[in-house]
Amino acid sequence: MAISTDHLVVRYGAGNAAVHDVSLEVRRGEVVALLGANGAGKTSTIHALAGEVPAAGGTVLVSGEKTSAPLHRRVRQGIGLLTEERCVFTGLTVRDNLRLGRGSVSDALDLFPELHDHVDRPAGLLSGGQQQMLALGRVLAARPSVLLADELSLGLAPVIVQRLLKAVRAAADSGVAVLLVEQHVHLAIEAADHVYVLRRGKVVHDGAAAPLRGAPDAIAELYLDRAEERAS
Ligand SMILES: Nc1ncnc2c1ncn2[C@@H]1O[C@H](COP(=O)(O)OP(=O)(O)OP(=O)(O)O)[C@@H](O)[C@H]1O
Repeated sequence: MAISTDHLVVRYGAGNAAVHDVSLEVRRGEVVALLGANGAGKTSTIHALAGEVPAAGGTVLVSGEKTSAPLHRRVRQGIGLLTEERCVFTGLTVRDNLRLGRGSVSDALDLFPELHDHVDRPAGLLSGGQQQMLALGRVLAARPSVLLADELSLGLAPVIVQRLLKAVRAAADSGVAVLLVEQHVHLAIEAADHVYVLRRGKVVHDGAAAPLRGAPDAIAELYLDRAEERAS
């Protein structure tokens, strides 16, 4: 097991818990999609896995060891985090952005040859898709054992999303454990081995991705809140 949670609880301030009871696991070589409606607790779960927010209950385990280490220590343990905010320094060139990573510039360019012609341009002049390739290439070039990717595809065209997910799939095939939060549900299910669906901070579905491929009704069903249905 590369990374897992056991009855995870995440709470912001004194309010209700954003995550109530999430137990999930991601193995090396596996892409796991974490799905759910807005506000279901996906980002909070990723942040707890990365050490950006503390677990208010339950545990986070990295390589089977319970951890409460902060993000910078987890990065040294091999966790790569791609947050919702596209993490590029717009005033720096593509090359300098890559130099700031923990991996080599050439490895990142091998992963995304599309960036070759732009290495000396400021990253701020790249398209949204190229910026996300830069961010993902920088994280993957560091050869993490775990990749946590939150909304990789935010605002991007499906063809770019497919390109990014292909790179994520290839990383998993080379042994990385990948947890993917994704609004492009069908594309995520195509790329994933396993799917968790959260609703109101709880896991409401935990199963293989294959039976959900090409099954829009089954996916819609997972998103339906039966309690809300009964109330209406
Ligand atoms: N920093 C914060 N402070 C207070 N509440 C927060 C904070 N971040 C998230 N929340 C709340 O926690 C709950 C879960 O939010 P979270 O962002 O984890 O969900 P999500 O499934 O990632 O949603 P989205 O798809 O909209 O990003 C929501 O009710 C949200 O308002």
